Amino acid sequence: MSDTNIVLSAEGVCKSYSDAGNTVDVLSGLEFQLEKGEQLAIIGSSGSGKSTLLNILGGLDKPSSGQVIIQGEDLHQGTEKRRAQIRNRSLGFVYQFHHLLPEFTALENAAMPLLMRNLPLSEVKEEAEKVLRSVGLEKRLQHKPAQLSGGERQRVAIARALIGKPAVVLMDEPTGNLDRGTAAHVQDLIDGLNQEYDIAFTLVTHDPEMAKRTGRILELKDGKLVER
Ligand SMILES: Nc1ncnc2c1ncn2[C@@H]1O[C@H](COP(=O)(O)OP(=O)(O)OP(=O)(O)O)[C@@H](O)[C@H]1O
Repeated sequence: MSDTNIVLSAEGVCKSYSDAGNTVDVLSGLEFQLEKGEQLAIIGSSGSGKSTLLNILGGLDKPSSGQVIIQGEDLHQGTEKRRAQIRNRSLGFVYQFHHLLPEFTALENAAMPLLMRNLPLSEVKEEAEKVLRSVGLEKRLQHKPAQLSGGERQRVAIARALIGKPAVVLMDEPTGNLDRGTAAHVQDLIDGLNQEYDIAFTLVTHDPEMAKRTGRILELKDGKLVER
């Protein structure tokens, strides 16, 4: 596989926290590469650093040293504005508690990444309707988050993560607060969209069933990732 297929790479990523003279090394020179369209699960015991890693990969937190390269660009170099552009263009996010904006409709929430790109409104609306249809929410476009079920909210969050066709979607326990049936439905959806758009998915999960469905499982252990 040539380097042009690598959409994300972590190179010697370290993260330490210092507090009252104590230093905790959470990530210690972590390395991995993610290819176009790859599905990867990151597992690890509580406190092993999964959320810390996901935040660093998404540009929400900085490594103490090392680099995260996304589509050839160093995520943590340059200005905040540049980082925001890389995040908007190349990354999508789905968190366990979805972080939808309560005062906006499903359509507006899903449209947010495209609205930030200042595209024509008619085009944004059309795309948002299309992506919400693909997650089975065509009848909920004008509903606000409080009027949606937990599974529906999670699907709006997935629609929002996918609308800009990012190279990589980062997911933190994407089905963590859903029942088995809805979780399986969301997982089918991720598989379908992964195949349709060739988007790479990195998900952090405690759910062994979900981890097994991805092509590759890495375990975070002693600050490094180990192939499983
Ligand atoms: N801001 C911080 N200051 C100090 N230590 C921190 C900070 N954030 C995280 N840590 C420590 O880093 C370690 C990794 O935390 P992290 O939340 O990444 O783990 P996790 O694998 O996601 O855990 P869980 O599965 O329980 O959610 C923990 O030991 C935690 O105490």
